[in-house]
Parts: sequence; structure tokens; C-alpha cells
Amino acid sequence: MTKETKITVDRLTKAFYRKDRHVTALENISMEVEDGEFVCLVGPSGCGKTTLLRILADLETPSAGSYTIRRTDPNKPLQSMVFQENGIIPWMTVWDNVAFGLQMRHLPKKWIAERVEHYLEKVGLRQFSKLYPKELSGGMKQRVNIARAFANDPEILLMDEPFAALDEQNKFLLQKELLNIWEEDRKTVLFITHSIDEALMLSDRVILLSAHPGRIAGEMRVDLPRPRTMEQIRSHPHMSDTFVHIWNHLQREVQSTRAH
Ligand SMILES: Nc1ncnc2c1ncn2[C@@H]1O[C@H](COP(=O)(O)OP(=O)(O)OP(=O)(O)O)[C@@H](O)[C@H]1O
Repeated sequence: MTKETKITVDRLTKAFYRKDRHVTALENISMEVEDGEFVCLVGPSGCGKTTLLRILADLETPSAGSYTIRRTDPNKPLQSMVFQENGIIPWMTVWDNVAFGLQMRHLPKKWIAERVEHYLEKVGLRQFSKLYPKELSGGMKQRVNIARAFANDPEILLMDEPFAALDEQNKFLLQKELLNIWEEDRKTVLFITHSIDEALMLSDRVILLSAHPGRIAGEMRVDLPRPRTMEQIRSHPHMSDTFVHIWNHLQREVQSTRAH
């Protein structure tokens, strides 16, 4: 069975205008993401990755071109976004943060409670449900964000370097937990990362962006079976080629921006 396309981006360009100057953040981006696909966007700093996610989250408008997110259920939110930080509401408990989106949709209380408990359990926060964000570590806050995003049951998930601020061990744990939740219902995910290891651990496909302005510079399939381990990724001959390919791309792009 061939999968349907969930996200289509068609010749999308975004320029920001400020008084006498303008910045073209994205130029002529065209891409498709299949239903249920986990895609990582990798590119040098400033190449427009966040801008692309913000456009798909309807927080920015394209200057040219268009995008579509295929809707299957009119009652579901189109997208949930997970940022590197500042995603959770400081005056609400863990439980209320996860429940918030569902309560806004006036869903039945019992159904909300079951869903919140399920996702809190999945990220190991059930016993911390009454705590406030200031009482949580960085890793716990990101667990709340992930639980909230999945509990909302959006058509697609947009994740902007959600683990970038975490130490290596926590990052690895959260990657495993994220995949564990994702495997349940295989939501379509677009995930920004600067870490090649993270992209190879998580994604079905890596899309490379070029430096300023961001254009699509290539893509690679990550055909490793799941669940994956770092040892498998490191020892797999094709994956080490993929790693080197992405590494060289990033080196070239960073150097090209320095040369200007
Ligand atoms: N609201 C804005 N107004 C003006 N310029 C902006 C705005 N948002 C982004 N830019 C510019 O657009 C370009 C792309 O920024 P963006 O944050 O999307 O890049 P990025 O690839 O996500 O960077 P990083 O990897 O460092 O997070 C940058 O030159 C940035 O300065």
C-alpha cells in the first residue's frame, strides 16, 4: 500500500522586510512528507529551518509559494509544535499543561483524563503530575512538551530542536521515549536538529538545507530497522557514509557563509 502525502510544500519562499533591508530566509522550497513519515531537517545555523516550521505552524506567512497539510479529521488540530524551550505554561501543573489543548476543545472530562494519564505514563511523569514547571528539570519539561503534543492528537507534529539543551544521556533517553510514543500511532513528524546522530537515530529521511537563503540541498533515506541503537548506526556501512555525507555538507555550507 502506498502512503499518502501529508505535507506538501510548493515553491515556498520567505523574505523578512525591515526598513531598508530584507533577508531571504527560504528560497523556492518544494518538498513532500508522507503520512506517518519521520523527517529530520538538517542545515547550518540561519538557513531558515525554524522559519519553515513556523510557516507550517501558521505563525508566519510565506512570501511566495504555498503549502498544504492534508486533514483527515476536522476535529483535530492541524499541528502541534515542540520548541527547544519555553513551551509549557508556568502557572499550570504538569497535568494541566498536558490537558490544556484537549480542555480547550471541550472534550469529555473522562476521555481527557485517560489520555493525559496515558501520555504522562509514557514519558515517566505520572508521579510528577501535580508539580509546576519551575519544579522540573530541563528533561522533565521537554517530557511535558512531548506528552502535551501527542495528547493533543494533531494531524502533524513540528519539533524544533527539542533536545538541544539537554545533556547527552538525557537526550538519548528522550529520543527513545519519543520514538516509543511515535511508534504507537506514527504521526507525521518534521523535526529540526543540528545533530547528525539524532537525525539517523530518529528519522526515516533526512532533508538537507543549504546556507542562507535556505534551499533544499539533498535528501537521504535512513533505511535502518527500528528500534535502532547507536552501535547499529555507527557500525552500519551505509549509515557511516550517510553521516560523512551530511557532515561534509554542513562543513561546506558553514564555510561558504564565512567566506562572505
Ligand atoms: N522575524 C524575523 N525578522 C527578520 N528576520 C528573521 C526573522 N526570523 C528569522 N529571520 C532571519 O531569517 C533567517 C533564518 O532564520 P531561522 O531562525 O529560520 O534559521 P534556522 O535555520 O532555524 O537557524 P538556527 O539553526 O540557528 O536556529 C536568519 O537570517 C534570521 O535572521
